[in-house]
Amino acid sequence: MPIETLQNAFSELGISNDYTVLNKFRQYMEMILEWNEKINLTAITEEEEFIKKHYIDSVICYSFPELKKAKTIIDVGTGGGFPGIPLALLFPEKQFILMDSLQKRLKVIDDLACKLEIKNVKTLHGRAEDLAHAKEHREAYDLCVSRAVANLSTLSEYCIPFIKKGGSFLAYKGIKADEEIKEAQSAIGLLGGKFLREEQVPLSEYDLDHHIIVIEKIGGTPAKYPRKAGTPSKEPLK
Ligand SMILES: C[S@@+](CC[C@H](N)C(=O)[O-])C[C@H]1O[C@@H](n2cnc3c(N)ncnc32)[C@H](O)[C@@H]1O
Repeated sequence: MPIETLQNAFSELGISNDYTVLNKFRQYMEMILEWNEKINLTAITEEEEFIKKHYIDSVICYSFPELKKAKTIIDVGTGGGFPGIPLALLFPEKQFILMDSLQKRLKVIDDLACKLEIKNVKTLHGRAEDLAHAKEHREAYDLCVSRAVANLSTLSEYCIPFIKKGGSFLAYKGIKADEEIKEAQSAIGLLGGKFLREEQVPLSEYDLDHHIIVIEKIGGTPAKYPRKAGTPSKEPLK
């Protein structure tokens, strides 16, 4: 029973196994997989794998102090809602903005959030490079999370401008995290950030080799960043 895999991981991560919450995780997965037949939301179509790679991976930062203290969180490049939706289900008192440049994916999230009454989630359509210059979003969030969107230098240019001074950025990365940190070190500094630590949360059985890079926002982001749409990915800051 795949949902038991989630229950076991929750116990290991110190997350209480609330039946209503687990039920929403189950329903969201079923509905995403149903939508996935019409709109490309995920390459993962098998429930056990979905639970490991989308759910457990998304909530691996559950006990991080940066997440615990944040009230407003933006998920940049959320796609089918990861890591934003699983985190929003576990922290109903926090506000989540799920942002993506592909509107049809956000429409699915809106539909499912409405059906499942996930009230602490709003979607935001646009490119990070544009939205980060809008007054209501610039340096407006306590925390930014992002998974599988771009290399760390490009991703820092997308994400760090959204974060308030004193806030944090959690970049979900794979086994090449160390290499990415080296390459992005000066970009992070230029954008007002500071590398704090890299965490690998060991979970038995789940063969997830995922690393979370924690960056603190220590100064303001210069007005010229992010550069115009497309430039951060074509010419990552060095
Ligand atoms: C590979 S998907 C990852 C989705 C989700 N974060 C996950 O881990 O399953 C990358 C997502 O980032 C979005 N994206 C890429 N570049 C973006 C940008 N510059 N601004 C906003 N969204 C972007 C894409 O539209 C896509 O939905």
